[in-house]
Amino acid sequence: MSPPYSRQPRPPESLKARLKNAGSLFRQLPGTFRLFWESSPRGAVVLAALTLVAAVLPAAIAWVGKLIVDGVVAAAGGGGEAARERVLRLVLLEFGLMVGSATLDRALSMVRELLRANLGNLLNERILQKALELELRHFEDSDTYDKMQNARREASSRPLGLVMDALSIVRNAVTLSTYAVLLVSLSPWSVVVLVAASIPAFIAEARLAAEGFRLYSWRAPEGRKLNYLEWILTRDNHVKEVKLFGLGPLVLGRYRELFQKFFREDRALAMKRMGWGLGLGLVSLGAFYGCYAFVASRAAQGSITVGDMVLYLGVFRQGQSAFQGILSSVGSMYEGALFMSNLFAYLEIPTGQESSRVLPALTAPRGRGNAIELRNVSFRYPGKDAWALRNLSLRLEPGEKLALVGENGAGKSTLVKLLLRLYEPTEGDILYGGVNLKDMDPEDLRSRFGAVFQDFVRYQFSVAENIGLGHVPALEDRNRIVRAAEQGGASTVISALPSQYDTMLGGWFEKGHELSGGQWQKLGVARAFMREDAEVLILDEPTASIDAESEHALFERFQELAADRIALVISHRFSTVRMADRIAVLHNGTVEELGSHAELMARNGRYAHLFNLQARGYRD
Ligand SMILES: Nc1ncnc2c1ncn2[C@@H]1O[C@H](COP(=O)(O)OP(=O)(O)OP(=O)(O)O)[C@@H](O)[C@H]1O
Repeated sequence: MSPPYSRQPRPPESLKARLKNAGSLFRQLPGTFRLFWESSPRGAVVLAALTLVAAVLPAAIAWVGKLIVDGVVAAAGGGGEAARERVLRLVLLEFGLMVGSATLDRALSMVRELLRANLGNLLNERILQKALELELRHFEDSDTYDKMQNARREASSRPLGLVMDALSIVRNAVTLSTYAVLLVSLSPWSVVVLVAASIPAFIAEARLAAEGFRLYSWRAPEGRKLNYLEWILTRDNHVKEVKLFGLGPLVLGRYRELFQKFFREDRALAMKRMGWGLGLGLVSLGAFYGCYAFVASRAAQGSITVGDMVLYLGVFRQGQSAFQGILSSVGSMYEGALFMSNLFAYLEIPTGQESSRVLPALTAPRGRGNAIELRNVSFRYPGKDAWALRNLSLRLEPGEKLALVGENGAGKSTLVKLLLRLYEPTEGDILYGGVNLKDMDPEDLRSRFGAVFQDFVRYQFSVAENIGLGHVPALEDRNRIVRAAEQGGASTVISALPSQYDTMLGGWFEKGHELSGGQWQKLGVARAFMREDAEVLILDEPTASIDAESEHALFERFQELAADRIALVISHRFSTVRMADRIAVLHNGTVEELGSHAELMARNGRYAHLFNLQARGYRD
């Protein structure tokens, strides 16, 4: 599998492509709002209501401010006691409005925090739920894997950010409209000037935001590379190689180089932003002072009141900052929308290819009398040209112990994936008890298998759970767990642990006990034995780290435990392999030799050659 960051990002070429790109980003909004609503309908209503009230308050405060100034002028001009009282009442009213505004701002940020947690949690759950629906092929596909990791990384911050940006646009737009209403009554021209002076800023900001967004999206794969380099240097299981091979300076050097590249791009964009921002800021400032001169001269002529002039100044200034607020929200919405488009793409990955071809699904008889038959099976991994398996035919009789051998990459593990229906054959069929795997419910099929994989999982849980997870309904059944441990050859390891079955394993959490590779593997084997009613056992290199004595003991027991089940053992150790009833030698994805140890030795082909090679290695 190629690393996720290896794909080269492509800039959108034409203006049309760019517009399409931007359009598709803003299409994420309805879906985002739907999620937001689902995460907390009440919270959404409260947030919307608070935002709207907060949007109209500034205009109300500005208007009361104008009334105060006019009131003061009137009172000073001999308005008497009543005029003075009116001014005081107005000041009190403005004070009330300011208290309201401050309270609203606090309430808004509190609601925002609560909603962030709710929405983040809802999304994380959806992402995990989707991960459960995904099939192995998705996990082995770098594109999908990439989507999932990206979705996970920012699920708790991005979506609410997008909602808040959208709300802030609405809030500022409402504020601007209320300002416009106030200004129209004062001077319709000033509204026109306000809008006209902002248009160049709007266009420039939209362009720069789009550029920032493109930078961000092109560089996404490289950003992941940066994370990956960081990961190499900080992961516990990398430290040995990093130290031994002295990788530190190299990896850190690459990290620095990449960072410098990012920094140079960011700096160029920041300079551009500054240039445009300054230029357009001066245009706005010019427009503002032009209108200022106009309004001040009208006030001096007495055609408008001093209060009107104060209102005009306040509103114009704040109007510009509301406008700036809209612009910066538009910019950051690009990034939020990019994240959401990735998230939705991930949540919409089609699944269900695993389900049965026919309804209701067919099922094989329960019990251990079923044969497994592969008929002319060929398989190519999705998106790959090379065949991993080619025209493979094989029949495993009930109760048969078959060993699969072959060089690295011969197709052994692939064959196991097909048997478990983690993938479907590209050509040919696999039958279990006479039923085509494609017609079976995958859960029904998998419930019949017990397996230890080459890359079995070392759960950072207790010993009992590490074994019990092999059959979840019996997770609390200590007798069964102890039995499985004995069968897997793990009991001696466990009895030496400080709290035996209750010992926490692994070094990730407090008090975790670390085991050796072989000890872990014994627990992995024990886990496979938890499924007592399994009809087929698969051991994919079960003895790779187990010492020779334990391996011998395991296989002696295994013959007995597997008893009347089919057992498929993949191993590179011929001392293990020879105990099987039959041995299939895989070469280039197909069965090259098939027979018992004695038969294959007599044949003097690839098996005999490999066996002798290994045996000689032991004897010499
Ligand atoms: N997820 C995958 N995507 C694409 N190709 C794959 C994938 N997994 C395996 N392959 C390819 O399929 C072929 C068979 O691989 P497989 O893992 O079945 O070999 P194996 O016999 O189990 O090898 P080993 O002894 O090293 O475990 C190889 O050429 C390998 O490169």
